[in-house]
Amino acid sequence: MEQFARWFAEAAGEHGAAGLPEANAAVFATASAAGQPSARTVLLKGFDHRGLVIYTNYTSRKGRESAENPFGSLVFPWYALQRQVVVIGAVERVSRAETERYFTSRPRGSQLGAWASHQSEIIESRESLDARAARLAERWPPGTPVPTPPFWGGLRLVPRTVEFWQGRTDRLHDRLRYRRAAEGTDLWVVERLSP
Ligand SMILES: Cc1cc2nc3c(=O)[nH]c(=O)nc-3n(C[C@H](O)[C@H](O)[C@H](O)COP(=O)(O)O)c2cc1C
Ligand SMILES: Cc1ncc(COP(=O)(O)O)c(CN)c1O
Repeated sequence: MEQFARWFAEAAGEHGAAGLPEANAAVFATASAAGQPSARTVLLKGFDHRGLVIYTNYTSRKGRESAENPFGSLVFPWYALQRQVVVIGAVERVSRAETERYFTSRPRGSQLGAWASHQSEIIESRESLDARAARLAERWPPGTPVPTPPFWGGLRLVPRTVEFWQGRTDRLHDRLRYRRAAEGTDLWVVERLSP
C-alpha cells in the first residue's frame, strides 16, 4: 500500500502538482456466485494497510454480489499520467463504527439521498424518487441528525495483488505486480509482467 499511496498522491496532486480530476474514481468489478461479472465507477474514500474502502448500498448489485462471492477488483484509470493501478482481492464490509464515522461526514443531502435510494432497483419514475426524498427530508428536518441507513456502508477490498502499470514508448510498458506472499501477511513479492 506504500507504493499505492505514492501513486495516489501523485494522481491527486498532493505534491503541489495539478491533480487529476476525480483521481479517486475507480471502476469496481464484482461477480455473482455464478461468475457473471459486473462493473461500475465508485469513489475511493480511504485506504490503509488493511485495504481500500468505498461506500455504497449493500442491497445494490455490487453489494449483493460482493456478499455472495466476496471477491472484487478496482481499476484506477489515470490516463493523463499514462498510469493504471489494478487491485484484486477479497471484499469485506467495514465495521459499523467506521461506516457511521464516514456517513456522518457526508453532506446532509447525500445522507438523505442514501435513505431515498433503493439502489439498483427499478423505480416507477423520477417523481416517485423525488417524492420519497421529500418525505425523508420532513422526517429528519434540518438540525436533526440523519442516522446511518442499516443497508448502507463501506466495502473494503483487501488486496491480494496490486499491479502498477506505467505506459512507455512502443507499447513496451512497465507492469509491476505486487503479490501478497501469504494471506494475512504484509510481505509482498514483486513480479514484472510482460506489457
Ligand atoms: C464518478 C462516479 C462515482 C461514483 N461513486 C459511487 C460510489 O462511491 N458509491 C456508489 O454506490 N455509487 C457510485 N457511483 C454510481 C455507480 O457507478 C453505480 O451506478 C451505482 O453504485 C449502482 O451500481 P450497481 O447497480 O452495479 O451496484 C458513481 C458513479 C460515478 C460516475
Ligand atoms: C450513489 C452514490 N453513493 C456514494 C457515493 C460516494 O461519494 P460520496 O460519499 O462523496 O457521496 C457516490 C459518488 N458519486 C454516489 O453516486
